[in-house]
Amino acid sequence: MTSTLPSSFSPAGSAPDAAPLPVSLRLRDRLEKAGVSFLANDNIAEHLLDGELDQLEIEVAGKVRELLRSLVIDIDNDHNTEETAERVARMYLHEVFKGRYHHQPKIASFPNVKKLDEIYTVGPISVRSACSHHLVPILGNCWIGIKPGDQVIGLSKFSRVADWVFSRPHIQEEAVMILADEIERLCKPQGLAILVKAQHYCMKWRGVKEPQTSMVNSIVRGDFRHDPSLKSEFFELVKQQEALLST
Ligand SMILES: Nc1nc2c(ncn2[C@@H]2O[C@H](COP(=O)(O)OP(=O)(O)OP(=O)(O)O)[C@@H](O)[C@H]2O)c(=O)[nH]1
Repeated sequence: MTSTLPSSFSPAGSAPDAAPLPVSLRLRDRLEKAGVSFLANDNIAEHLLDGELDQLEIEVAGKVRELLRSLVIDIDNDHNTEETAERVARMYLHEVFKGRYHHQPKIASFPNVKKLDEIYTVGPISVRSACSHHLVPILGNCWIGIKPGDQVIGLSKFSRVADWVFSRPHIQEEAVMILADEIERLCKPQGLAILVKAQHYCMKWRGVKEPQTSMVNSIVRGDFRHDPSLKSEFFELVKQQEALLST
């Protein structure tokens, strides 16, 4: 039997056939409705539903493919760039920007049973990020000083949390603040100091092309902020740790 219905007809109450919205649009809509910030250096992992990260990877790969085509690269015939779009999507979502899309690694804290209140420093911790302006690497080292409070976390966990925080597009000033917030949340120290020295490839590789320039910044909170001798002790300990590197 031949249907007499117009091809665009859809039964009452059902939505006309429409392509599903791209996952990035669904996500953005959800974040906006919840009033959640999704700046380049924000983490949005808890707002991703099951399977959405995989869908996002497919969507991003499609856009990178279009970017390569717009750059007039013959991805259909160039064996070197054939799967570049997929690699770049994987790299952004699961490696270099994983700190936006993945949850913080599990970090256990323990009670400070002996009530230790002497400061200690950890470093250098390698940090790898990308600047928000050009999305090119920021590579450097970080030192963390702690005057413990009621909780302590394992030494290796400072590297894990730093890696997670820095693996987002950033400016260095904000990266250090976000790292400080996370460490304070994890172990509520009486004092916290962080120093970061990094080279920015947007200044090294392009732009002013300064091969040696680095940016150094620090943040001091709690007792490190109120007690100048504690602050000097932190910078002195960092100097000693740096000297160890050249021996
Ligand atoms: N404060 C700060 N600046 C940064 C950081 N990373 C990159 N930048 C700078 O951000 C600036 C962006 O400058 P724009 O003038 O918007 O971009 P541009 O025209 O490409 O600038 P040039 O790099 O001078 O060529 C550059 O000067 C970068 O060196 C960072 O972590 N902190």
